[in-house]
Amino acid sequence: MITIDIIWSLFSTVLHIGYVNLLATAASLAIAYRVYYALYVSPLCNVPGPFLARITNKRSEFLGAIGYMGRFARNEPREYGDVYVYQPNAVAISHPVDVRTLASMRRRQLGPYFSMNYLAKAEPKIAQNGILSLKAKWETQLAASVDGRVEVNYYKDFLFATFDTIGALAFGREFNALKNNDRTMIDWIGDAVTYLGMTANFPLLANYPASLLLGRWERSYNSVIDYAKASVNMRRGYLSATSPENKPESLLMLLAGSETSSNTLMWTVHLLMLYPQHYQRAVDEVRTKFAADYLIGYSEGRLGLPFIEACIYESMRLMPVTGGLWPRVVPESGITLQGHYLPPGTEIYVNLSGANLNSAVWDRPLEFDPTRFLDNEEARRNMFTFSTGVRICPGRNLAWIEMLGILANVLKDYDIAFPEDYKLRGPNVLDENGNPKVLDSRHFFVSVPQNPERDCRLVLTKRV
Ligand code: HEM
Repeated sequence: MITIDIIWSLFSTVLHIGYVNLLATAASLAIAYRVYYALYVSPLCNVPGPFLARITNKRSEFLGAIGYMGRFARNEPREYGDVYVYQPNAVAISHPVDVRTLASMRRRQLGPYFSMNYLAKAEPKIAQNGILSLKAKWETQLAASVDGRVEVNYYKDFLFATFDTIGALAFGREFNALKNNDRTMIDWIGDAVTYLGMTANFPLLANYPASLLLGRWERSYNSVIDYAKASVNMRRGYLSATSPENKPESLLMLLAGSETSSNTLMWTVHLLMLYPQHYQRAVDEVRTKFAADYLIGYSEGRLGLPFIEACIYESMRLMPVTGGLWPRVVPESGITLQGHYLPPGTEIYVNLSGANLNSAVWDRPLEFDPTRFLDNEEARRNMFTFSTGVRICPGRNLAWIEMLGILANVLKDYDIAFPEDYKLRGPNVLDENGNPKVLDSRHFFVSVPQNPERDCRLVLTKRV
């Protein structure tokens, strides 16, 4: 009886003050509690950071969804320091020492299959699908050109080449993306990643009938998986020990193995165009050491071309394709970083971009200066684009073989320049720090220029 009375009195109160008012009051109380908790109770309340990030993780999700994660990753450490609140129960970190401390907390999984010994066997295949295929395409275009000049899109061609390479290595299949300018598979993968992202964030979307909303993305996802399975059945490739039957693994391999290396190459070439003195030095280095049309192999490049190697390091530091935020969780013991105690279970986001630009480590961090990597082991250790420790990218050796092979041979055999009508960027178009302004980028899985079709054009002529 008493229970019925209580329920009835609650019901009358609701009727009296009205549902809308009640909901508004409840929402205000919830928000007030969140704000109070974030500012005075949360174990992160003394860690600096943006106010909104303390209250809701929607802020970071929104930045991720609109491709602004990389931009914020670059700027926020300067505003909030090396440890700052990224979500209500998460911090982002960017001090090199902390990045390393955290990296030692996970075991490497795929490392052995990407060792240099293992990859040495695959080098001819890498060259065939990478630099040789690229040259074959450009030579055909040059042969058809009346003035010996062609305009190429280096973003697209590098992407096609690295994509073909990973197709041949991991799937034993010829994608022929470069030869045929064929984006089909690349688009499937883009869609599949969207599909995985959407269903991970909104699990209901994976079930019928909500799944109908994801029609195209789901179809692409299934196409990639079917293709991967068929490839595995046909033949196990050099890297097949990564068990591509596992669906996310095959996608991860394609994605992690192509756009990362190709966009790093793209940013390196872009930076060389913005800094002509470094471009000239790289060209002189390779042309004095190797004859035209000689195919420079990886070990020859690594031994003989320290400046070109340094250009890639420096571009990875300044424009890291993986410059977003990488999640970790504080273990049982808790951890103290930069004087902030972070209790067990706190999420930590490693800000690789912030670490690469950290002024405690780098002089003039926003300037492209490859010389800082010459004979400098410490500088290499402080470049975090491949991550570090046990979490370091297992595919980095493959990436190096591809990137050095393509860049060195291209600089040796072709003269490259921005087209004459290209006024968007150049050595004299400066940013607010007085450095040549790089193309604006957006960051989803890796950082990509905002309009690569339009802005990544180069005029190419055969070296004289
Ligand atoms: C310039 C090129 C590349 C960059 C900058 C890069 C960077 C990274 C980074 C930062 C991670 C995350 C590490 C972490 O969790 O801390 C990663 C993971 C990974 N990378 Fe790369 N990567 C590149 C090329 C490649 C290539 C060519 C492959 C070969 C297929 C590859 C395969 C992978 C795989 C499989 C993982 C996930 C490893 C795991 O599950 O822990 N990456 N990479």
